[in-house]
Amino acid sequence: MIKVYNSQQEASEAMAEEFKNIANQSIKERGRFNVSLTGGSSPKVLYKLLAEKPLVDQIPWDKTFVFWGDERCVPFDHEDNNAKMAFDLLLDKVPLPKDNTFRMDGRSNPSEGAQEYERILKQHFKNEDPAFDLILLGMGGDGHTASIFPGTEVINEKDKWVDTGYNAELKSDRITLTAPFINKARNIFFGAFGEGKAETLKSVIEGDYRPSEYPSQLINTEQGNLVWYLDEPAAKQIKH
Ligand SMILES: O=C1O[C@H](COP(=O)(O)O)[C@@H](O)[C@H](O)[C@H]1O
Repeated sequence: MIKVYNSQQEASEAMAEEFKNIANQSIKERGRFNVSLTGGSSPKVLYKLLAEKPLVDQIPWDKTFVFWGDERCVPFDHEDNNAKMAFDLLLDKVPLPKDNTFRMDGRSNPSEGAQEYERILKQHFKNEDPAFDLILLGMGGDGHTASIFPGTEVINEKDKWVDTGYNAELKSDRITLTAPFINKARNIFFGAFGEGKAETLKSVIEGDYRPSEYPSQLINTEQGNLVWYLDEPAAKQIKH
C-alpha cells in the first residue's frame, strides 16, 4: 500500500499513530512488541514524535523490545551510528528498559557481529514465530534498504537472518538484516521523503524487477502489511 502526504511531518504523524496501534495490538495478542528501527534521515521526525506527549504515554515501553535493521561498523558514539541517532532522538527520552534494546556491533569484525546478532535474535524469538511486529525501513537514493546495497552479495542471501553489507560509495562495512528475514515481519513501514527519492521510487515501485540494481524491490511481506509512507515530492513520479 502507498500512502502519500503533503509533507514528511504529516507522513510521520500518520506513521507514529500506526506505530502506537501496532505496539498496543501486539502486546494484547502476544504480550510484547518487537520492533526493528532504521537509521538514515527518514525516521527522524517519527522518532521525535514518539518521544513527545501524548504518544509517549500511549506506548507500553516496558513491553517493547527494540532491534535495528542495519548498522554502520563505527563506534557507538560516532555520528553515523544508527543506534546512537535513535537513542538521541527517542530511546533516551522514553521509559524503555535499557535491557530491552539490542544494538548491532560490527566494529571489530562485521562478519562475527552479524553472526552474534543472529544468535541474539534466535534467542529472543526462541518461543515464538520469528517475525517482527514492525520493521521500519528507509530507501536510499540508490535504491538500497537497510544495508542491502546495489550489486552486493547479501542481495542473494536466502538462509541467514543477518549478514554483512557493504557501501561501496563510502567504502564502509555494515551489518544488516537480510531480505528473507525482513519479509517475515507482520508490518513493514518504508519511509521516503523529498524529491531526491522520486526517480528511484518510480523504478522500485513501478519498474521491472531488478533487485540487484534496486534492493528495495526485495522487500515484500510474506504474511503482513507493507506500507510506503511518502511525501508529495517523493511520490511525484508514481501513480497514486
Ligand atoms: O545508510 C542507510 O540508509 C538508509 C536510507 O537512509 P535515508 O537517509 O535515505 O532515509 C537507511 O534506511 C539505513 O538505515 C541507513 O543505514
